[in-house]
This record gives sequence, structure tokens and C-alpha cells, in this order.
Amino acid sequence: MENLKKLVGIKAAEYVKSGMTVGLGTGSTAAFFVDELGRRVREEGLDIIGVTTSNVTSQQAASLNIPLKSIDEVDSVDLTVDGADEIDAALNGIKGGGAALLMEKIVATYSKDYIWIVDESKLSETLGSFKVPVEVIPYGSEQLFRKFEAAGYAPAWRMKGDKKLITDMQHYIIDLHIEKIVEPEKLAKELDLTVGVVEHGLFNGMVKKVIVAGQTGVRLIEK
Ligand SMILES: O=C[C@H](O)[C@H](O)[C@H](O)COP(=O)(O)O
Repeated sequence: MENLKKLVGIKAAEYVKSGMTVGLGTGSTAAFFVDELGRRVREEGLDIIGVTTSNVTSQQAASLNIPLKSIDEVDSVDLTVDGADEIDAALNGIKGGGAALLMEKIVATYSKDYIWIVDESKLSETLGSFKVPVEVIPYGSEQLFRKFEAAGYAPAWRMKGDKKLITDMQHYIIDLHIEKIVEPEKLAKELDLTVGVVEHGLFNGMVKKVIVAGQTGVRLIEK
């Protein structure tokens, strides 16, 4: 599995050229992409600006001497490469397994090109085997949790040890277990309109390229 993640990380780095502003995703797969960019900065003099999507990725990129700017310091991002937790046949996806969905969605929104890198196990016909992470404001979040329970979404608090996890942006995450998400747009709209929800992990129609690694090699799925 680690090998497949590394393969797609290195493959995606081929899309990066000197002069680009690059969105650096979060997670175990994106980490291989960031490592490869770090190697090219060091060995080939690759000249890029990185825009990170979490504190963890900021630390990794800084340790590799990749020059960084925040999303507010750049005009736009040329390309963002990130992992994903589940992708359906229409290339809608669920992200946020590593709690970075808010920064990831913001950086992706301002990116001209956006690529996901995954191993084959992340592909499914219909979304829902991965829980949908919902980032919420702590104030009123117990009420929100009960609202999700009443809606039949089987909510669960994202925990870190015995405490609720706090995201990089100081929010909580509630994971919703909706087994078959037949209409991801409808669910996204509902969550977008729910008071107290900051963002959710449904990334519908945002990506046009997915690099997938499987036992038979690496392939590109394009919309
Ligand atoms: O919050 C984390 C991100 O959305 C990750 O990109 C996603 O969880 C995939 O991570 P991994 O490559 O570790 O499976």
C-alpha cells in the first residue's frame, strides 16, 4: 500500500514545473508528493512556492526547504495535488480523514488545476463507505450533533485520545455515517445551509484528474 501511495505521489510531481505556485495536500499519500517536490527542490533546483493545506504539511514542507506562502499571499494556485478518502464514478469525493478538509477545500477552490492521488481501494461506485466529516463551530455543536442523530446520519465525534479533536482552524469534526450517498449534491447543499457547519468533506465536481495506483500500475482518470 505504501508503495502504491509513493508511486502516485511521484507521478503527480511530474506535473509540477519551476515557476508554479503549488497547493500541497495533506495525508499519507500527499506526503509522498511533498517529499518528491522536496527532493527536486534540493537536487534539481525546482523553483516553486508551496501553499499548504494543514499544519502537518506546513511542517513537512518547511523541513524540506520548500518556500511557502499562505493562500492569502498568492494571486492564485497553479496546481494542487491532494489525496482523497473515497471517490465515486463521477469523480465526486469525500475528504477529511486527516481532519484537513477546510484548508484543503479553500486551497482547491483557488487552484487552476487540481489532482487527486489515490490507491485503487479509494474508488467506489457510490460514496458512503467512508464517513462524511463535517467541521463545526464548537458553540452549539451538541445541538447540531443531536440534529444529525435525528436525521438518521449516525454522527460520531472525531476524537483525539479521550478528547474531541480540534482542527487546525480550532473547530470540531462530526463524522456522518450515511451508507449510500446517492445524491451527494443534495447532501452538500443541506450541510452548506446548516448553521454551525463551517465546511464538510464532500468535494463534488471539484476534481478533473485522478491518478490511481493499483496492482497493474498507475493510470490517469480524466473527466
Ligand atoms: O484530511 C485529510 C485529507 O483529506 C486526506 O487527503 C485524505 O484523508 C486522504 O488521506 P490518505 O492519503 O492518508 O489516505
